Amino acid sequence: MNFEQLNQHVFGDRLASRWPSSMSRRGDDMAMSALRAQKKALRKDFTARLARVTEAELAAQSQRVTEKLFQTPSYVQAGRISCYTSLSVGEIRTDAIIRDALARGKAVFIPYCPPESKTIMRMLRLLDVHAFDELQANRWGIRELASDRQSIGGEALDEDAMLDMIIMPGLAFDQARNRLGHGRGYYDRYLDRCHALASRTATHPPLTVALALTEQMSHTPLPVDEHDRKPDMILYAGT
Ligand SMILES: Nc1nc2c(c(=O)[nH]1)N(C=O)[C@@H](CNc1ccc(C(=O)N[C@@H](CCC(=O)O)C(=O)O)cc1)CN2
Ligand SMILES: Nc1ncnc2c1ncn2[C@@H]1O[C@H](COP(=O)(O)OP(=O)(O)OP(=O)(O)O)[C@@H](O)[C@H]1O
Repeated sequence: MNFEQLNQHVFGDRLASRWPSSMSRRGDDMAMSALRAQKKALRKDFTARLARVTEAELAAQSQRVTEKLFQTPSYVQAGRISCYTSLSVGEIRTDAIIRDALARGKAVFIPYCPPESKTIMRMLRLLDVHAFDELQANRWGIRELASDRQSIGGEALDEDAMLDMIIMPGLAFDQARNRLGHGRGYYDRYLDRCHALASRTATHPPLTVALALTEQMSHTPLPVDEHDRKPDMILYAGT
């Protein structure tokens, strides 16, 4: 509920309409900064919690979640998938997934965040397993295609081609499938592009599958803003 709706709720239509709009805008701004502060505190908590997950635990959960994905019919059927390249801590490992998808002949795309932008993420095609083995860690330690390879395999949404599935990371998730990321809105913006393309070309947007460690599942509801898109499915070791 925003400030205007709250006024409406508490004071009814006539009184609410007397509040100057600058006042309700200020209320919205205050709600936004409270939400941002809340997200920031949660990111700190989850980052600390995830740093304590042992290597053995991470490997075991990654294997369990990977098996679950392999048993998911929409994964088996997907011809074009995007998958994140996992960090060494705090995320379900995706190496086995990427290798499997390439071996099955799927078109595989991985995220590329150009350093000149703080908001744009592209999905670049990983042509084969050799390209995967040669990936270099970027400024955040995330494996990406080097810039000289960028044009080789093309981009996922080039020529209006849609993705069938997006396998996405996150920092925390809740029971209502809300997702808290690292705070750049990369995936929310990318999904906006997919949805715009889907409506323009009368196709379906990709199925979004988030992979989570049990330590990433929040017992309390996460804060959400109007841009946040829920993944269609969350796979974690507990389910
Ligand atoms: N493995 C993996 N790949 C991914 C993501 C992810 O979450 N995991 N992303 C999901 O979106 C994108 C990268 N997202 C990022 C979001 C925020 C910052 C960031 O705020 N960096 C800080 C410094 C590092 C830090 O705070 O830890 C900065 O640049 O100021 C970096 C990457 C694309 N690839
Ligand atoms: N689709 C969008 N269009 C415009 N701004 C957006 C969009 N999605 C997110 N933002 C803005 O980007 C900032 C970061 O968003 P948010 O905190 O939701 O990131 P996140 O989903 O946690 O991170 P990430 O997707 O990078 O893992 C916020 O200021 C948010 O308002």
